Formats: sequence, C-alpha cells, structure tokens
Amino acid sequence: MDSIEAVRKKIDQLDEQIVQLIEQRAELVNSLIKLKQEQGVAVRVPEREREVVAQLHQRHGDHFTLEELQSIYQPIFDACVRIQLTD
Ligand SMILES: C=C(O[C@@H]1C=C(C(=O)O)C=C[C@H]1O)C(=O)O
Repeated sequence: MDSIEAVRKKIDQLDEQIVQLIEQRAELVNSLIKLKQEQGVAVRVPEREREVVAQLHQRHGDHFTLEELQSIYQPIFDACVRIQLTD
C-alpha cells in the first residue's frame, strides 16, 4: 500500500494536469470570441452551459450529482467568459 505522501504526490500530479486542461479549455473558449462577434452570438450562453453540465452528469452521474457538477463547472464557465471579455 502507498504511503500518504506517495498518494498525495499522485493527487498533486493530477491537480497539475487538471489545471493545465482547464487552461487549454479557456484557450479554446477564447478562440470562439472572433466567430461569435462575426456571427452576432452572445458571449455568455446559459443554455449551452446547462447542456455541458447535463451531458457530464449523464456520463458521470455515478460519481457526481448534478448539483456537484454545476458547482465545479460554474466557476470554470465564469473564468472562461471573463477571459473572453478581457483578452
Ligand atoms: C464556449 C462558449 O462560450 C461561453 C462559455 C462556455 C463554456 O465555458 O463552456 C459555454 C457557453 C458560453 O457561456 C460557447 O458559447 O460555447
């Protein structure tokens, strides 16, 4: 069995990957801004955000409730929209 320190090291590595993925996600969201401006699409699209969370819940509902996934994703949506508006 791994020691607490060894497991924490694996958790730290996963956290690093999670943040890198969130950064990549934010870059993709940011790349939409030009298309949105050209097509007159709103920066914030709440129904799309609901759809993202609902799809994740369909696939991962065994581990996370809908409310938990919403709580995890709301700050990510907020940060992505802020970056779209400020970059
Ligand atoms: C990425 C988009 O822009 C915004 C950010 C979203 C996201 O971070 O997933 C979803 C909807 C919009 O509020 C989009 O419209 O698809």
